[in-house]
Amino acid sequence: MLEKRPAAAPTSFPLASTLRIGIVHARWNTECIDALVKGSVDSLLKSGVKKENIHIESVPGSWELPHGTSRMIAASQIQASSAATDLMGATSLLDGEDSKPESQTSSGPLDAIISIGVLIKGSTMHFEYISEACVHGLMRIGLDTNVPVILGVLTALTEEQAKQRSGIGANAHNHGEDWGAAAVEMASKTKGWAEGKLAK
Ligand SMILES: Nc1c(NC[C@H](O)[C@H](O)[C@H](O)CO)[nH]c(=O)[nH]c1=O
Ligand SMILES: CC(=O)[C@@H](O)COP(=O)(O)O
Repeated sequence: MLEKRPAAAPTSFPLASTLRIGIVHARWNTECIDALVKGSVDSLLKSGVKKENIHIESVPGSWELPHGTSRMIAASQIQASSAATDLMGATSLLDGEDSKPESQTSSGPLDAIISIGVLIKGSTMHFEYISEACVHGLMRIGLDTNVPVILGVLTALTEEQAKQRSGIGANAHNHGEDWGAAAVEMASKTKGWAEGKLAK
């Protein structure tokens, strides 16, 4: 039987310690959501991302994930530009550490974002419409912003399917682990591609 997860990336990513990663998650089916967020965070930390560079926000449901994803990316870019302004406004090298503008702490654009939701089929077509709109919206945001958006949305036909993919129960696998690794890989590669670098 084929593994339902990606093969490990062929290389390591030394830039991981400099990466800023966002996580935006829905608040439906929170037993699975909590496990998936933890799996993603643990994977990011294991890959070398610093805890202070992982920014987690929530939205009501998966329908709101595209909006939350888009606005978190925009907010991080606003933060980065105001940090640059603060830096230019710095008066002299003689300023003490305490004069460092607040925005010079860990601020900067997000290098990737993981959008996490758990949709479970009910008795109407609601599931189909939200699933379709959510995944297409997230794809568009990634392509429009050039910030890698990792698809962390489970579209399960049963609660058991959702739990199995959240690492809950016997022989279950937490897909959040894969999403964290994908975020580090795509963030690192996107940084290199943005500088015109290609693998030899
Ligand atoms: N049924 C599920 C939902 N439904 C809520 C919507 O996502 C949305 O928040 C609401 O319609 C208000 O706009 N959301 C999930 O994430 N998972 C579900 O199973
Ligand atoms: C994904 C959903 O919106 C679904 O869980 C709602 O259930 P129902 O279709 O029975 O209203």
